[in-house]
Amino acid sequence: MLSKDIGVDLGTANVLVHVKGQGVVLNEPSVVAIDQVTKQVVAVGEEARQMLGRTPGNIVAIRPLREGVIADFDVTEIMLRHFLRKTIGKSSMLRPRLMICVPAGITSVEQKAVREAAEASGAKQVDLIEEPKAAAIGAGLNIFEPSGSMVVDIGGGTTDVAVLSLGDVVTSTSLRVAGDKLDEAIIKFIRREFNLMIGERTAEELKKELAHVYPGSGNESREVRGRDMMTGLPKTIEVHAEQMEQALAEPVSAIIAATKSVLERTPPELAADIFDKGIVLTGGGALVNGLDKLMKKELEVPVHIAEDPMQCVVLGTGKYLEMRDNLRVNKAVSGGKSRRRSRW
Ligand SMILES: Nc1ncnc2c1ncn2[C@@H]1O[C@H](COP(=O)(O)OP(=O)(O)OP(=O)(O)O)[C@@H](O)[C@H]1O
Repeated sequence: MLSKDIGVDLGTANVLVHVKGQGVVLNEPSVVAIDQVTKQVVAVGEEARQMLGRTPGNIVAIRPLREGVIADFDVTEIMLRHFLRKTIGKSSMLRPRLMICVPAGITSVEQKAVREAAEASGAKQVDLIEEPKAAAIGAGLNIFEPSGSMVVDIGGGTTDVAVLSLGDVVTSTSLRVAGDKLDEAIIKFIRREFNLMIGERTAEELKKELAHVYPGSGNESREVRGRDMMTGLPKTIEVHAEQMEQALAEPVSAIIAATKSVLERTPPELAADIFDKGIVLTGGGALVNGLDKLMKKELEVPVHIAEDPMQCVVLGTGKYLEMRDNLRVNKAVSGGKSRRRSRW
């Protein structure tokens, strides 16, 4: 029977699907719009994201994964099935093998349910992979050699920091401070400083287009529209890049402190490897202007942004399926038995 390998990044902010031989075939926001009266799904993905904060009373646009955990399991399941059907249904492939990267904080019950949802969508075999492992492989790091590699994956809900060697995680931490918390920090700052309420999408735009977190680097400004909290009326203000630096200082420090704590817990030989190779940043948060430079200054270790950081996880899931097959073949040929067991 014809079968294909599919890698899925079930992310807090975005879902990406990679098909072997075809590349990334789907990249959509993790959002679902539901009619609360009929309980029908109105839209999934980009179409639903457009509705965030703009829905009439009976329709709610939900982000079912939040802060690295599944906040609404039923809706996550609907979303996963929708994206898989879209991928599997469109191609001529039958019964694919799936490797799914799930948020670090999901429980074993949720892991089982993700597997079941994927199997119900027509998968022949479903495996799960830890986020930092997938991110590191997708960033092109050779995590299987006896040498330390360090990855900091800054997604929407979580930042996963890990040191890997010989194919496994040696030291790691996962914190619920990532892209969403940066957006929240901007919302709070604008409310406090300007008495202005802005939405999540406006905050995200400011983070991507205006913010610069390396001290003294941004000199641009931008007009921002929102609702005046005193009058309740629409109002426009001007925001400067240095104010964004101030707004983001706390969550950015938390990410750097977490990275430092993992480095401090890393065995010296591996720490020396990391000092030579540098830390690799992946995930959308790696694109925050000046973050790499700031981390390098604070940690005194080279820091590189992966090529295409937002696709690292999904590319890693795809590659891992292939690598695992090769490892199995090699083990079968050498007659060796693995002593390692994956956490998943
Ligand atoms: N140019 C940019 N500058 C700053 N942040 C960005 C940029 N582009 C994307 N982001 C942020 O990256 C985050 C999404 O990253 P990504 O798609 O890697 O997360 P995810 O894999 O869905 O989340 P998680 O790993 O938590 O499950 C969002 O918060 C988004 O605002």
